[in-house]
Amino acid sequence: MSTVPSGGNRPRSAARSPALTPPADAIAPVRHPDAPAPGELLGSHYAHCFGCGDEQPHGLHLQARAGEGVSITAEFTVRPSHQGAPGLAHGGVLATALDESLGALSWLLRVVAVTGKLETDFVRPVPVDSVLFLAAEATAVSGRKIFCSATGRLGSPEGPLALRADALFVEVKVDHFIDNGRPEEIRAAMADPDQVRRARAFEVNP
Ligand SMILES: CCCCCCCCCCCCCC(=O)SCCNC(=O)CCNC(=O)[C@H](O)C(C)(C)COP(=O)(O)OP(=O)(O)OC[C@H]1O[C@@H](n2cnc3c(N)ncnc32)[C@H](O)[C@@H]1OP(=O)(O)O
Repeated sequence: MSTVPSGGNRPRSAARSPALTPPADAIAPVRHPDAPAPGELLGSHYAHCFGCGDEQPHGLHLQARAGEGVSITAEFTVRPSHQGAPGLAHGGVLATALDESLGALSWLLRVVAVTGKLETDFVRPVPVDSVLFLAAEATAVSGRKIFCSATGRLGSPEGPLALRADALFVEVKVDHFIDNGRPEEIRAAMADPDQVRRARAFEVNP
């Protein structure tokens, strides 16, 4: 007999941290005029990123597409190497897929931002070989703070809800990475003109 796991119908914000509720003076997120068109693949922000990097052999290889407004979609196929329990995806891997999807909203806002807080509900178990349809959107902006939410559905964009997350991203300057990253990777990234152009273009957000 199949059962609906408890929590599946809980109202979205009921148990969230207060820090994930935008302040009263927060504004609606604005899609940057140069943002990729809806349907366009966004590409990777860094080739060695665990979430989206093409050159990361251990990564999730998530490919996000621009949606309408400040939203993206992405598909993630759960592989045997993503298991936690036998035949089921590890929760940390699923949280990473959500985090990466939310991070991809930066392409539409044209800011560089990092995850400050990520709260995830694991609503249903996710079997190996499932295709998770991820959708993320920015919901509010307050100064450097970007409030955003994501869902993961099984098998199709309208499939059963398996995951949902609310997050707070914080806008940073490129110096955040230069000051904190391991020098050898920073040197390599800074020697790559495409990487530097991408990062700087995001930093200057008229
Ligand atoms: C070469 C370059 C390559 C570039 C590639 C692009 C890569 C993109 C990668 C994307 C990969 C995918 C994504 C990833 O995986 S990103 C990787 C995971 N995330 C991180 O590593 C971030 C680590 N944390 C930090 O660096 C700092 O704490 C940050 C930068 C986040 C804030 O420290 P900062 O000193 O700058 O700012 P602030 O402390 O004045 O805070 C500012 C405001 O934010 C509020 N706040 C902050 N945190 C929290 C919290 N936890 N809960 C609630 N609120 C929080 C805070 O109250 C304040 O609010 P207000 O008082 O103003 O109201």
